[in-house]
Amino acid sequence: MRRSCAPSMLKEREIEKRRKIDKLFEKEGDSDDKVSSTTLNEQSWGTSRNRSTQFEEQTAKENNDTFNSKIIFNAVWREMTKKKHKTWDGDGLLEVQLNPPRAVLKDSTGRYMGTNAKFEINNLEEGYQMVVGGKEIELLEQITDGNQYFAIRKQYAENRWNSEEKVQSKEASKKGKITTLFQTPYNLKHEKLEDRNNETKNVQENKLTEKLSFNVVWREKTTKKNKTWNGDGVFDVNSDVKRGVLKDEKGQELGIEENVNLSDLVIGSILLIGDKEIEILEVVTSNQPQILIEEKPKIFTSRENMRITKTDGFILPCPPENYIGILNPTNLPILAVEVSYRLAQLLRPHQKDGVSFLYECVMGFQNPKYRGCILADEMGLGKTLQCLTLAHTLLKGGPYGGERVLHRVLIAAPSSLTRNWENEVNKWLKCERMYAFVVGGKHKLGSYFKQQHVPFVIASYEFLLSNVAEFQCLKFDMLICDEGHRLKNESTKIVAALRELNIPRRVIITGTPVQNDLREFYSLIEFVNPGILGNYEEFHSHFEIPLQQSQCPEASTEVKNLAAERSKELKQISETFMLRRLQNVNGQYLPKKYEYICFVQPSELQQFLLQKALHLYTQRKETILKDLTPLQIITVLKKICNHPSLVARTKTPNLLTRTLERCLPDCTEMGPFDSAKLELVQHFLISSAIQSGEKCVLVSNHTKTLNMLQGLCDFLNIKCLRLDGSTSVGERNDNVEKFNSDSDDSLVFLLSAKAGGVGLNLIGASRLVLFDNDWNPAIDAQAISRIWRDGQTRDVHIYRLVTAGCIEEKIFQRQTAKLSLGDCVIQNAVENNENIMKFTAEDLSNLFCLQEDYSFCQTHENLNCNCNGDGENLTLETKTNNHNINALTNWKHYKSPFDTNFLEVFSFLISNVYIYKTLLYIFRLLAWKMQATILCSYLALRLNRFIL
Ligand SMILES: Nc1ncnc2c1ncn2[C@@H]1O[C@H](COP(=O)(O)OP(=O)(O)OP(=O)(O)O)[C@@H](O)[C@H]1O
Repeated sequence: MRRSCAPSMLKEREIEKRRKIDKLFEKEGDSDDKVSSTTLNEQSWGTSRNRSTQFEEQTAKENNDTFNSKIIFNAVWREMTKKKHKTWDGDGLLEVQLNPPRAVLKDSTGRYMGTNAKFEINNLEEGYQMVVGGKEIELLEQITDGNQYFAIRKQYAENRWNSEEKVQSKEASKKGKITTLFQTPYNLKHEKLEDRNNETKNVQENKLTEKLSFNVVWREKTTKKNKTWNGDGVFDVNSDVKRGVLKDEKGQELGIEENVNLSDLVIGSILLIGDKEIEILEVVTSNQPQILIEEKPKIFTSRENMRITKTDGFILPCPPENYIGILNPTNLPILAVEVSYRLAQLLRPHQKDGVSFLYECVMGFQNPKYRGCILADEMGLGKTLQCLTLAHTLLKGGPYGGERVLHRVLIAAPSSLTRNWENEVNKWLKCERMYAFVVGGKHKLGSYFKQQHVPFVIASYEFLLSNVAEFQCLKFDMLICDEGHRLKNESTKIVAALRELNIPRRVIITGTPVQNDLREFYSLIEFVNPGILGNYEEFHSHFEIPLQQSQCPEASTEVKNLAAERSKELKQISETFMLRRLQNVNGQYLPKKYEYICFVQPSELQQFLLQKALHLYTQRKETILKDLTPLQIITVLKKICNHPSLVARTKTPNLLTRTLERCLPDCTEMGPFDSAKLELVQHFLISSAIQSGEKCVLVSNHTKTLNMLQGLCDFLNIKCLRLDGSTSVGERNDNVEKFNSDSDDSLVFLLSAKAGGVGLNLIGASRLVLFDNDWNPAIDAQAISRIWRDGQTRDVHIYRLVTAGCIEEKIFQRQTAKLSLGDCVIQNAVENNENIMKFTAEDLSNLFCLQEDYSFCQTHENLNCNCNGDGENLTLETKTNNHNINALTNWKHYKSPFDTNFLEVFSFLISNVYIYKTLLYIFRLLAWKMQATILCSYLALRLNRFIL
């Protein structure tokens, strides 16, 4: 719509118009009619009327074009707010008209949201924030400027669609060429003009298909002011006959247009198709995948057979020939599926392999009956990016006739990680105009229905469980379950709820697929590929029993051979749907990581209490403590190791704790020195946080221990942040963001291993102390990985504290030395005391045996290592048969008194005096590049033993 102009502007335009007329006449050499613009009068104006009319039309057209030229930006918007932590409410488009300046904001459904006519055109660039129609907006990338816009339209109209080209196209197709399909205006946004010119040239050389599909939103034709869209759809256009068919999401025909104006087929155009209005969102058959125009579908038998395009993106494996009949029953042309160039540039080699593997699994290339897989890479290898790349590629297209494989993807994650997923989607896919909708809190699933073309829905497991019926109303094509070991128990409600959604492709992401036993592993497999291993009884008798039996030291050769055979078989099956790479793959991309295991001698008070507790336990049968369970004594011993005062701070004291409490000094007389580990941490905080200003993470499995550590920080005047089970999701994310920012002065992050171990990124710190350890090594391993991640710029130091000569050292040995009883045993013990018998009698007596001397390191003794404890001359006289404990021989062993050089070189900034007194041994990982933490190698071995 044209706006009225001010009189002075009109005058200027008139003069300009006349100047142009003069110029035109000059050009034509018609000197008779040459009229000076300054001497124009009615008569002369009259004499040149015809030509003037002709030129007026041209000028008017030009003006009109200029007038209509638009710059279009992708944008995000929110209601105006004074909140400190602002989030965006939605996506939109800002259409900027240049003359007169006018910016129109539309939401992602195309609904008008507001106008602003007062802005400085020069300011409009990516990242610029402004207010339009009462909404705050931020400009994202520019989609096209006026010239590009028209160039593209022209390109569409002239280069793409003329019949001459179609003839060429057919000829090209006969030759079996791979054509590079044109790119949509959106895709063009990052390209230089010259690239586009080349592209145009290519298009003229190569040719096109006759049918194009566009993703659209549609609504009934309406005159309402505030229009909304009724749904998603597809608009198929046959360019030969200019016939377009509009279909809804289910493929039902909604309308037909017999005379489609091909130059109107531009993203953002609103067209009338029958009685429906549509807006074109994107071209389905865009630059990827490339269409192979062949009379018969061509089947690629190897990657080499596929021509690499000029983008040099990375091409995913082709469908296997032997399954092609099942996978592509309608015999559609087979297309090369290419990961977008931008993502391909970002992916690391192991990630490209991962994406290819995931693709083969979810496409049924491994086995057409199954579409699920487990990505079991260790922590920090970029599982998220691999899954998002897979989803992005399949949301854009697929191998059979270019049809999209996915339309909507559900991501289930622990509540603490939903925001993280949203951030990752934005980080990697925002440039591709793909966004995520996080359900939960104020964001109900109902509001998603208005944004149905947002392809990712992210929900926490808890939310999914309580709203499963609502999720059933939506059709998802792929499910990604982050930290998928949550699904390790088949009978849980969440597994049932997710199954009810009937999502055909399922991907589990977990760094720890085998946590405790093979049954859990079976459950994960059964979830992603139901039936692939038969029912549990079959699995149990065929795999689990022989493998378990072979663990027994007295197992016969026959039993061991059978187990080896079954293990191989299980490995072969699982290789088709599970991929696991170890952390060392990341070594080349990250700074160095030093790991230390610090064995400390318990304080006198700790020694006294440990002895007392064990004595009471061993004598229990003759005393009132006869009902004392192993679990109760384990809990108490662990508390003593953390700090004796924790024994007293219990809500439900039992006879044992009451008895021990009586032996404690008054709480005002106790201090950090009563716990060897706490005293070590105190020295550590003084030297690293206070003196060097380095941020560090303190991890514990117990809330009360975290309270105690927080008390220590307060005492030392060190500002800290905290994340445990009681921290709300919003607070978690805020605390993490705060801690990682340079501007925040918190030096310590207190982290509960169980509540916050997974997925968190705490790269603000370069040191991490694991204050206590868990039976389940996976939990410790998760926590350790929080600071050695992408984005970390400094060398990382990780300290594991182990109280020597008592239960902590036993737990540690158990983690490293043999298949532990793990969480489930402890858990079962709570539910059913008889299950504690899963500990062998020897296990139990070893666990609770009294220690006479706490001044030496049992673990080092067990290694039979005769090193001098100076980190050199590591020799093992007799290597134990236990391969897990042999993992410790990759570490250097240092014995107190420590060489000052060692302490300086390895940044162990603790005063020597203290170290001589309490710190018995330090094990340091020999080669940082190996990154083979005890825990990781332990897990790998567990996996190896069973399945790898
Ligand atoms: N190719 C890459 N280039 C740059 N950064 C990357 C790359 N791949 C992953 N990252 C970043 O590395 C970090 C870790 O990735 P991610 O969280 O996906 O790892 P993960 O394997 O899921 O680990 P965890 O199991 O601990 O969550 C993220 O911040 C991610 O953005």
